[in-house]
Amino acid sequence: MLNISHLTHTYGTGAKAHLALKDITFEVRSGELVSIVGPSGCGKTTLLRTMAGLMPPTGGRVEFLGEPIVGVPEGLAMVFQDYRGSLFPWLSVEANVRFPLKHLGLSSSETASRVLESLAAVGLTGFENRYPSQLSGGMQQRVAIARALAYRPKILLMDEPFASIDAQTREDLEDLVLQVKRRFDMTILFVTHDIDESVYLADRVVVLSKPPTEVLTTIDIPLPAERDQITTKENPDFIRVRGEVARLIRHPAGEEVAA
Ligand SMILES: Nc1ncnc2c1ncn2[C@@H]1O[C@H](COP(=O)(O)OP(=O)(O)OP(=O)(O)O)[C@@H](O)[C@H]1O
Repeated sequence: MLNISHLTHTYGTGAKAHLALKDITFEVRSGELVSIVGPSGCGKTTLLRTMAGLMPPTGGRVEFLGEPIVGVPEGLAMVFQDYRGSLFPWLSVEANVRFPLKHLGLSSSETASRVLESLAAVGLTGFENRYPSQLSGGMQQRVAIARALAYRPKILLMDEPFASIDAQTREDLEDLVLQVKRRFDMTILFVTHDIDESVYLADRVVVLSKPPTEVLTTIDIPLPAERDQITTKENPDFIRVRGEVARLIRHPAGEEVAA
């Protein structure tokens, strides 16, 4: 569904040039949840912006459904870390979720049923007439997820969506992502700097290096599709893989480990 091949990105030119992405190659297959994890400042946001068509890369190829990405492609939705900045504060929850459907040419009954179904999927039935400021941060991020679901994207890109949300709510939202993935048969690319989150959610984890950024490795996650915050995290495979990812990020091959 998404093919990233030898992607590079340099900000600026000449003496001020900064090579943010050196060589990124990976793919996301239909129905998969792929997470991307890497150290702070390794270029995760740069990578997502190029994949979402918000910024052309300076080298390499990004293809969505076999076509090079030029501009924001149809069939792709994004959920950002900053839910406050991504919802319209003057619109109700229902109107926020309905907003991106306007240009799809749906009938009003189809629009209404998509909005209600998406809000139900994120557990916000009954909150249709509230405004974002009347909701907690976790609930606002649920609205942002519902808005993306209502659009029925072929792929959902999530950019550290739970980074500013408290730990307990974050776990609930991680489980919500797994639920909606199953229910809507979604393909998801999930960017995070949280190693546990990357392993818990994913079918595959792409581990990025420090800048200038390359793919260190891609790991197939050997866990059952059904996950649970307690038992999955006690699973020896989870513990082993999270250790492997942590070692790669903190002490890549060739770097000295302090005694
Ligand atoms: N517009 C820009 N101009 C110049 N350099 C930039 C620009 N945007 C990002 N960078 C640099 O590119 C590198 C990657 O930034 P990016 O925000 O993509 O990383 P990140 O992994 O998302 O960071 P974080 O973990 O802090 O969210 C950083 O060194 C950053 O300073």
